[in-house]
Amino acid sequence: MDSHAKIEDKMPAHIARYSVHDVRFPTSHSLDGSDAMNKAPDYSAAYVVLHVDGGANGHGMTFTIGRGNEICCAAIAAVADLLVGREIEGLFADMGATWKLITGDSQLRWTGPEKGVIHLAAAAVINAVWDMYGKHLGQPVWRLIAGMAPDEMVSLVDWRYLSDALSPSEAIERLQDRASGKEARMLEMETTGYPAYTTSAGWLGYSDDKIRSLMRAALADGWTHFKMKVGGNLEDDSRRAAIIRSEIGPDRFLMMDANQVWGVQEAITNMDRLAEFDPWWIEEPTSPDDILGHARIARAVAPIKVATGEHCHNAVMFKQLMQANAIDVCQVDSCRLAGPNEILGVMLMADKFDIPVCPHAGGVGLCELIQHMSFVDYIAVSGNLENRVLEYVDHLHDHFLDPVRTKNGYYLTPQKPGFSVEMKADSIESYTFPTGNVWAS
Ligand SMILES: C[C@H](O)[C@@H](O)[C@@H](O)[C@H](O)C(=O)O
Ligand SMILES: [Mg+2]
Repeated sequence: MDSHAKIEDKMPAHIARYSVHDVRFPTSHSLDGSDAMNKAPDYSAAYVVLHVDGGANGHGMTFTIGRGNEICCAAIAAVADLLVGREIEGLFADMGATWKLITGDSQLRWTGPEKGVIHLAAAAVINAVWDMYGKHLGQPVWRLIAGMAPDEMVSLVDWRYLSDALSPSEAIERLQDRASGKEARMLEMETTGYPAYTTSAGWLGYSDDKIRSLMRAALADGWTHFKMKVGGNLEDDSRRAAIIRSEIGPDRFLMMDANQVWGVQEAITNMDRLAEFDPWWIEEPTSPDDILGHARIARAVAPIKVATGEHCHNAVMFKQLMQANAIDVCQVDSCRLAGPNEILGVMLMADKFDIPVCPHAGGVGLCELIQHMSFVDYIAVSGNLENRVLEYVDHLHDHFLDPVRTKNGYYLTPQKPGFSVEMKADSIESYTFPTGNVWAS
């Protein structure tokens, strides 16, 4: 051991370097994940490892659907650079300040702010810091956050643009009101789990026969809520909806997802037609940025609910969607918003506005990450399961060291330390684009 190594040994645990990986899965071959807007996605992770000297590494990612993943990787490198040399205890001591450090660099901020590729990159890095924190404490992230005192939890959120809708002191009071049943709710989650719905059977690129057989398999597995894709040809949408409704019967829940393909009036007209299949919600009926458009659609299609969020790029957008009565269902995404801190801000606002949070998941790694936040929502924030279901998609879980587990249509609590996002080393290697053996051959 040389003298340099001796000095390094005595340094407090710190982030020594990072590595970024462009990992892509060729899901377009089977049209898994296909919808009216995203016709042939290759589910991809822009994946980062924060390498810690003297502690556990942190793994994180953001999600894309293929081309452009390399742009996220470049942005992740720019953001992760801000952390090199930082002592991990310092980062953990004030995770609210750490969030601001990662999202608030005065030069990088210009490329957002808080939106687009730079915010996806911030999500990847913040998810990695939370993974590192969970592993450092030996706890799964959901338990770590749900176990926080109200003021600590509220201090995670950047309130600058949110406090006109919900002030931090009111948020603390609301969490204090919920504190009494926390233990019981934690126990309930560990025994029963969190209710879920499946999208696996309803992708747009699947044949009618494939949809029918997947629906039957999902029914046999105990699922009660099903999402299908719409937004293609209206006749095709109606035919597929009729098949699905006849398979699941009148009492189970059917959700529809148009993935932004309609204009505002078109959404209203088309949902008038699809209403005969009794959808519970219509998701992304139009542009994710059109707050007033969503409000108009929501008024016109009620009692069908309007859901959105997988492309809602920050908490400020969610605030306005809520203030404008534009959404009935809030679909936060753990790779679109910048990690648990920002999601928590949205969950706290949703609780105040009495809007159920039914997160977006699926893709690759999204279920692994977001499940933690749904457990937090029920245990500590909303204390409510009414009208709440967390998305589940049955693809690519076996690439993770701590994959999600579901039973009878419920997510079971992860028990391993961290954020469940660590991918198997050989999966990273094989699926790295374009050099991994899956892509090179
Ligand atoms: C391209 C993706 O698979 C989307 O279709 C998917 O995220 C979808 O919108 C969903 O709600 O699961
Ligand atoms: Mg969707």
